[in-house]
Amino acid sequence: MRKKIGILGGTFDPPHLGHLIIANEVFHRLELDEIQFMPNQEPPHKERESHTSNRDRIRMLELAIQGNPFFSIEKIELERKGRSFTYDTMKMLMERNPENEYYFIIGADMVEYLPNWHQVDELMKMIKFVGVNRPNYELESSYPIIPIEVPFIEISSSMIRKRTKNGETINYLLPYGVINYIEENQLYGS
Ligand SMILES: Nc1ncnc2c1ncn2[C@@H]1O[C@H](COP(=O)(O)OP(=O)(O)OP(=O)(O)O)[C@@H](O)[C@H]1O
Ligand SMILES: O=C(O)c1ccc[n+]([C@@H]2O[C@H](COP(=O)([O-])O)[C@@H](O)[C@H]2O)c1
Repeated sequence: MRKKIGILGGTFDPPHLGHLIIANEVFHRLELDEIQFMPNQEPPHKERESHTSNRDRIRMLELAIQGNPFFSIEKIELERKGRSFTYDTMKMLMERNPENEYYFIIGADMVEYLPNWHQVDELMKMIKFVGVNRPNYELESSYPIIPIEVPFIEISSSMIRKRTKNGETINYLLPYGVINYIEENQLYGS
């Protein structure tokens, strides 16, 4: 059966409420069958500031999505070394699951960056892109993205890493299970 799958690719270092809110909004607005959170091995466009292990990022994602039967984790990018180009990943995923229709969800910062994506024109022919608004970025593109308005959420993983390092509160910015995990495992200098 043909399924409509939303993919939220990211570094998730750590996952936060911004990720969960945009995934949930797009899931309902586009009437998708499921959302797969897809952690990258190495982001194509930025140097990782933090060297949180894949195991920790996966565990935090598991805790973040716990209880939502429509959310799961796709680990395909962790199987390959090097930079995780979405074009390579989606080619592999579509070969494995040719019956699925994929909607790749990105925040407005990534929408602005789209012209620099590897093989972006080919990628546009393979899958649909869904862009969601994010404070300080424009949700406009010459590429045919599906724009979805979500509540503006001024939370980022870098903000959470910085606050944790400085001993500031991160309460209510991410699920409690993830906050506890960060504290118990002393991530981000906590
Ligand atoms: N608050 C937010 N609002 C809208 N989109 C978001 C938000 N946070 C993350 N995203 C989107 O989720 C995807 C994965 O983001 P990522 O895991 O890199 O988190 P991040 O908060 O942007 O991280 P960092 O601060 O380390 O750059 C990207 O497409 C990003 O644009
Ligand atoms: O393939 C590319 O060229 C490319 C360039 C920038 C970002 N991406 C993907 O977009 C998703 C969000 O990126 P990030 O770094 O904000 O987590 C993630 O899955 C990245 O691998 C992909």
